[in-house]
Amino acid sequence: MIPDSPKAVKLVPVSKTLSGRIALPGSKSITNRVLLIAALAQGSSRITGALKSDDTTYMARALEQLGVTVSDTGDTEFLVESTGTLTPSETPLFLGNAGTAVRFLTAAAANVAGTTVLTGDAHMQKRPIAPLVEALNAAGVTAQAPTGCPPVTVHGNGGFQTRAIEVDASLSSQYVSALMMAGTAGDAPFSLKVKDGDIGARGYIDITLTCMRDFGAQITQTGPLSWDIANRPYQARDYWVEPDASAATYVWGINALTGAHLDIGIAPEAMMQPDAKAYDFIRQFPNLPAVIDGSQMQDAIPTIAVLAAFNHHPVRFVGIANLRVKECDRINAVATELNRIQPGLAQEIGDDLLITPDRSLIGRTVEADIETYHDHRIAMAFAQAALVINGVRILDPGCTAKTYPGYWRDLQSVGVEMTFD
Ligand SMILES: O=C(O)C1=C[C@@H](OP(=O)(O)O)[C@@H](O)[C@H](O)C1
Ligand SMILES: C=C(OP(=O)(O)O)C(=O)O
Repeated sequence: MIPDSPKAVKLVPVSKTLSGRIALPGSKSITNRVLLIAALAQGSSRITGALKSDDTTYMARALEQLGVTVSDTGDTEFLVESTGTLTPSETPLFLGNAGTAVRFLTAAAANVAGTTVLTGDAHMQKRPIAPLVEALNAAGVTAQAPTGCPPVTVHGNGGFQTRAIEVDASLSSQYVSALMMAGTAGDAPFSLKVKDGDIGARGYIDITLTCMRDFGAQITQTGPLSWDIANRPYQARDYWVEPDASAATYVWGINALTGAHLDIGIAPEAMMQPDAKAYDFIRQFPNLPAVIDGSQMQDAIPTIAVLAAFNHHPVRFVGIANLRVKECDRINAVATELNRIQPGLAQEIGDDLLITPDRSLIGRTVEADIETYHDHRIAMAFAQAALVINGVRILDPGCTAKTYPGYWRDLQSVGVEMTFD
């Protein structure tokens, strides 16, 4: 049994080869895109394989506030019924720390005939949104975020008034995805360009394009990072969401580190999410390359960085500056918590992270309480270390609820023993 709000979890290091099947939750990125696109389509869309977690619940409840019916029709299923038009909400949309929900709905609020206020928890109120607000202003939509972070107020007027804009996506690709998905509304095609060709995780844009096209959108690529989006309504349809690739990285990491044979039932090549690329690195463990560019698989970096602490050679992670503006400053969090296990394991060099491994930690006892900073990925990544070092406790393990509420239960189901405090 897992208590309701455990303070900590301690895993028993593995002494036998773990094996079995882990049915991963659905992709957060795809679930939240498809929830929104289905809400912008007239008719019913049944979403199967969906993620049910804090982030998708915030998205679903917010869409209901905007006049859409989103029913929980199963453990991995939503039924979305919509007129295709979002209506104003009298109360603010509270979106926790769900970056996708906040960014996607901020742009979609431009299509609402009225004012929408979007906010989130204390962490979200420190995550930048100014570039998206500036892009909306450039599109003729009155919107403000006085601190540069949520809360945001958007005065929607049926869509973007100016039909060709640029957006600065250097801090988050989600701004681009958000503008694209909302851009199908209005009475003329919408042209979007990324300023200075600078973007972190380009792969997330590809997921957005795929989901939009799957719901009938017409998009023409006009340059390396520019698109023309036709003004035509989305078509409601049923949709299957593939398993979450970022969640898969923890299982791949546990397999690589402990020699386990955990099967997730899907090959990395079959996934469209950028983090599936992490498999190519994880499978090289304990000979991870000396330099890993994390720019195209950002959410997988905590996983690989913790794994790197047990590699044969040092690993320097580059291209990861954006990790400082995720749920927490992940560069600092990973470094601080690895150094808590053993000083010197990690070093921040500018926005790079250098891991200097010590394989002799495997099988040793080190009493360390890992702070997780309300960040699901820090908790899930450090579970790898807790499976090979005795005495590592992970604080606030319930924070995995953001994207993987069943994480600890799934590990128990394949034989991992653990105690909760
Ligand atoms: O579009 C998406 O679904 C996401 C994009 C990435 O964020 P940024 O675009 O902010 O880097 C990623 O870290 C996040 O978990 C999901
Ligand atoms: C960065 C993440 O989430 P988001 O930006 O969607 O809150 C994540 O899930 O690792």
